[in-house]
Amino acid sequence: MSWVGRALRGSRRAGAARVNRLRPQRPAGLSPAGAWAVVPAAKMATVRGELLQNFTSEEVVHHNKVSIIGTGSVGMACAISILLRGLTDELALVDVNEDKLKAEMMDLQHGSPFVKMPTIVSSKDYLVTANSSLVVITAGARQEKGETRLNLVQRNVAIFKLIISSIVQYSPHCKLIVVSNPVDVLTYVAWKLSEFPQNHIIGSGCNLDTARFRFLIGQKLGIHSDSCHGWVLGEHGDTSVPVWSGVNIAGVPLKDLNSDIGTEKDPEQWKNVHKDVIASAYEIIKMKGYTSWAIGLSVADLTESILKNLRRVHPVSTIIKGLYEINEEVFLSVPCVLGENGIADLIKIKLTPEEQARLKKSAKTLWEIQKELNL
Ligand SMILES: NC(=O)C1=CN([C@@H]2O[C@H](COP(=O)(O)OP(=O)(O)OC[C@H]3O[C@@H](n4cnc5c(N)ncnc54)[C@H](O)[C@@H]3O)[C@@H](O)[C@H]2O)C=CC1
Ligand SMILES: CC(=O)C(=O)O
Repeated sequence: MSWVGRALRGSRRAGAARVNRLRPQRPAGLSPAGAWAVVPAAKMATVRGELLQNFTSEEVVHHNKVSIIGTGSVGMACAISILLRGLTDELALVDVNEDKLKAEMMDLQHGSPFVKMPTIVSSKDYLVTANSSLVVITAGARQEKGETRLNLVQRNVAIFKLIISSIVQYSPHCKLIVVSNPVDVLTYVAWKLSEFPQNHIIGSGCNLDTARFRFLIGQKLGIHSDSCHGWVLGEHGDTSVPVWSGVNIAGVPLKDLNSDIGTEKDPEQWKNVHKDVIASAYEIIKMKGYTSWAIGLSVADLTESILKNLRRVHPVSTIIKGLYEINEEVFLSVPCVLGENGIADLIKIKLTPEEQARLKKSAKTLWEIQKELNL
């Protein structure tokens, strides 16, 4: 075991598992087991001992700890986005691939002089995630070229069966953001397996689809995406629903300017914007093998709303049974108010009959898959 493997104080047996921590260089004379102060100061002067007069014996308490499960392309894009926004005072990383995990942790740590880097720890042992405020799950298989998200369900449900109980064991009060695909089905799986209250379970859902929608509308109008208001709801993926009735710029509904917007009859064919939203992931995966940056940035945005209790509204996946005439126990994206308790409220958005029918179709598609799952 490396010298960095000091146990998390007060919560585990020393040496029970490898935990990588951001720590200063081991002073000469320190025991290889990694325990501090085993060499009496009087016997051997150290630079640390000469420099620092100890002033407190209080334990460090982390209030905004974030853990990321899965340190692949998406997990690391989430990590760097969260770090650059300074949202967490401890970041814990978990993956089954120990070399990759340690390398990613070290690589982030070495950026410390350039960012106000918090403590970064990593281990394949979930103890490292103990007392997280928020856990982001990005572990699992990703789509191959041309493969749908729903194709991943069996592989990723099997992985969720391995990881959810460990997350719950060490952070029974955390909020969970599920990112792994198919995200809406896996958010349901995480809810069932964790038995967490429904407000603590958040699927990243259509937060990314909505960002793509706003970006593409902005491109067509020559206006920054931040000023293009519009929502994509329902399933993250192929049956997502663009709410054209609500798209507006500065309160001006585009539907007032083009009553056929989003329909087949529209001479400008705005519906292609939504087609491009659906095609985006397939196109990027075809070219670079995976998508990562936009989802990482979007997860950091959700993280900020939760950790800072901002009560901003995001299109994320939540249990939707009882709304919009949906009777199945499925998770779909609707506008949700996010704060320190996770999902605090849902916005009752007024859909057209056609939009509502499409949302119901999303629900049906997901239920067909979910009802076959053996959880
Ligand atoms: N919801 C969304 O908007 C998006 C979701 N995704 C999904 O995110 C997931 C991850 O994608 P990538 O990072 O590109 O994949 P990746 O293959 O780069 O990384 C996945 C990581 O999960 C780890 N892993 C596998 N089993 C594990 C276990 N039992 N415990 C801990 N870690 C485990 C792997 O070792 C690997 O490091 C995929 O399911 C992908 O479809 C990707 C982009 C957007
Ligand atoms: C992969 C995926 O779900 C996305 O980029 O939308």
